[in-house]
Order: sequence, then structure tokens, then C-alpha cells
Amino acid sequence: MGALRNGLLKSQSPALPGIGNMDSNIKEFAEETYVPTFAPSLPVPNAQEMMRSDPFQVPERYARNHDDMQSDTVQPHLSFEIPVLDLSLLSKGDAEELKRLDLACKDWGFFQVINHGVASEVLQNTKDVTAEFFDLPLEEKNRYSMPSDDIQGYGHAYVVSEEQTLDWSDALILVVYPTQYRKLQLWPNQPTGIREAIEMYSSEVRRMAVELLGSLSLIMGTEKDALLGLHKELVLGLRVNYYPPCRSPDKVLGLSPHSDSSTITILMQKDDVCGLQVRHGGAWVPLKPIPNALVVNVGDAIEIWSNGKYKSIEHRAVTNERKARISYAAFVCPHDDVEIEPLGYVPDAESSDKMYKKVRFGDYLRQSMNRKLDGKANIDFAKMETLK
Ligand SMILES: COc1ccc(-c2cc(=O)c3c(O)c(OC)c(OC)c(O)c3o2)cc1
Ligand SMILES: O=C(O)CCC(=O)C(=O)O
Ligand SMILES: [Fe+2]
Repeated sequence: MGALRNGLLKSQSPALPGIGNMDSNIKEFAEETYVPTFAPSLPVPNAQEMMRSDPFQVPERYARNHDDMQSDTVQPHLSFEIPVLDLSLLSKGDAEELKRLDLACKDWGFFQVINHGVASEVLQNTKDVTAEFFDLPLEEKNRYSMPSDDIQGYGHAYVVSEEQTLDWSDALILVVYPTQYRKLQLWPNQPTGIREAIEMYSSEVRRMAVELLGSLSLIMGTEKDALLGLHKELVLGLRVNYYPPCRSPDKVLGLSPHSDSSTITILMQKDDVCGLQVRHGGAWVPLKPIPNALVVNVGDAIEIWSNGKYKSIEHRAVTNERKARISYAAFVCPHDDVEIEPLGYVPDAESSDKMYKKVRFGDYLRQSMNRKLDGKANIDFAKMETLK
């Protein structure tokens, strides 16, 4: 078992596979089943504890380059232009709503979804129990620390050098589907009901993902079930981001600019704190939460399958001066063994030339996890040599 990730409490060991909080029948199953591991990340301090111990300090490792932060234009007035789509209409195959989906994916790569069918009680319960988890003492949360060679558990991912500027956040990352990939020893069992809440929320998000993949298949000019079929098995990783407040929000970022490697990402966020910003026309546009809506963004896999017609869009999270923020990103991905490449028949694709080569999704995901979050740099891995 590897090094402890959360630097502030070095005496606490991470939960060991097969010890402690795992049901014996699940343990037996897990031991017999292949569970993929993910990229290593360096240990860094726990952001929440750092803030708690001295609310006014911004350690050097977190301080962003002043010029970079100042030169970033933020355009709040464009928030209202980020598309809002009705999933109940999309699922019925409503032609106008499908057209709006096509425009949303082309112009923004981000949209909010209403009438998604996930009960507000399910959303609220997930928010309540996970907020309680982050309020637990560090010692308790560290029972679920990420092992040093994996991305699952409580800690930090994408930290690959001592020099890189750190994000002002902690995360709990769990693989939920397929169920045999779950590492239940890293699933919190406190507060009561947290596992059930995550399970319930994720199964609703998976249902939504299947409906959205159907609509995306249609606007990509193929059969409704094509994209789902291309996944072989739908993989769903849930990343719960905890952003402590920061008294100097202009000096730090909660999450560095990046695009998601996924096919699509479905994001839930606290209704009362803004934080997500989307790259649009060279500026950053804050995405204002609509109560009970879920946010969807196009990931790198769709960019590749659509030969660049629909692009994964860079986004980042900023921090709030007074309030903590929690967001829940569900990454919907194909199975590791799926080979992705432009589908070849997407209508009006940006270029008739193939812009991306064939890549195994597992290789794509791992190369992205072996580097720091860095805008759209990941996708170079799949670009044709002549286009890099
Ligand atoms: C099977 O276990 C997992 C599957 C996928 C992920 C995962 C997929 C991503 O696409 C992804 C991501 O795009 C991302 O942003 C770059 C990220 O951090 C911000 C992820 O943690 C992430 O995870 C995890 C586990
Ligand atoms: O916190 C947010 O709103 C963004 C989270 C995100 O982009 C991610 O987890 O990939
Ligand atoms: Fe993201």
C-alpha cells in the first residue's frame, strides 16, 4: 500500500483492501475480479485543513501567476446564453430540441438540463450526506485515502510534480459502474446512508447518460443506440470536489483549466455558490446554477468520435471568499478496451479529413491522468501527427 495522500495527518494509515469496512461477500468478489487501477499522484496537503488552520494564508504552491489571473477576461453577462435543454423533449426525439442540442454542443460544449427526471429529493439527499462527509474530522476521511497508485478514494489526483501550482480543493473519487470495478474499501460508510445516496444518485445519472447518448447519436447522424453500443460497457466515475473558501479568491483556482477525457460529464453543483467557468470565445463565462438542473459537458471522446464537430470545452472552478462549494462530476466513459476514432459519417463535420487517429480509450484516459490538468493538452495524444 502506498504513501498517504493527505499531508496534514501522516500518522493515519489509509484503509487497506480487505480490512475494516468491507462486507465479507463483497471482499471475496473483489479479490477474484480484475479492477483496473489508475495513475499515481503526489501527496499534497489537505486544502480544507489548510484553510481551517489559517484562513488568511495562501501558501506559495497555490498562488497563481498574477499576470495570468489578471489577463483572464470573465464575462458574467454571457452566463444567460449558456443553453438550457429539456431532457424529456430530447428523449421523445423532439426535432427542435435535438437541433438545440446540436447548437449547444457546437457553440458551447456545455448546457444545463432540466426535466431530467431525477427527483429533487435524490439530488438533495446526495448533497446533504456528502456535505456531512466533508465535515467529518480529517482522521475519519483519511480512512478512505487514495492509494498512491490509484485515483479512487479521498485525496488529490493529477499532481505530477513538486513544481506545479496546486488547486484549492480536495476530492472524493469513486468508480461506481461497472459495479465490479468498485473498491468498496474506499467508499465512506459515514455518515449513515452515504453509500446508498451515492448508489441511488449514480444510477439516476447513468439512466440520464443513456438517454443523452441516444440524443447525441441522433445528432451525429447515426442510430439512437450507436454511441451506447460503442462504449461496450458504460463506465461511470464520480468525482466529488470540495472547494474550501479562500479569502484571496483572485490568487487561487479551485480546479485548473481542463477538458474532460470522458464521453460526457454530468455535473451537479450547490445551488447557492457559483464556481464553474466555461471557456467561450477566449473569455471565461460563469455558469450560474439553475436550482435542480444538472450541467452536461462534451468530453474528449465525443470530440474524437465527431471528428471535432463537437469539441470538449475547457473549464475551471474558482473559489468563493466565504462559502465552501461542492460539485459532483459524473464522468461517463467507454470501457478501457474500446478503440475510439472519428465515426466517419457525422454530417457537417468540421473537416472531411480525419483529424484524430484511433486510440484505445484506456490508454487515452491514463495518459491524461499522468499529467497535470492543462487546458486541452490531453487531446494532442489523439491528434493526427500533421495537426499537432
Ligand atoms: C473507471 O474509473 C474511472 C473512470 C474514469 C474516471 C475519470 C474520467 C475522466 O474523464 C476524468 C476527467 O476528465 C477529469 O478531468 C480531467 C478528472 O479530474 C478533474 C477525473 O478525475 C476524471 O476521472 C475516473 C475513474
Ligand atoms: O466544480 C466544478 O464545477 C467543475 C468540476 C470539474 O470540472 C471536474 O470535476 O472535472
Ligand atoms: Fe471537468
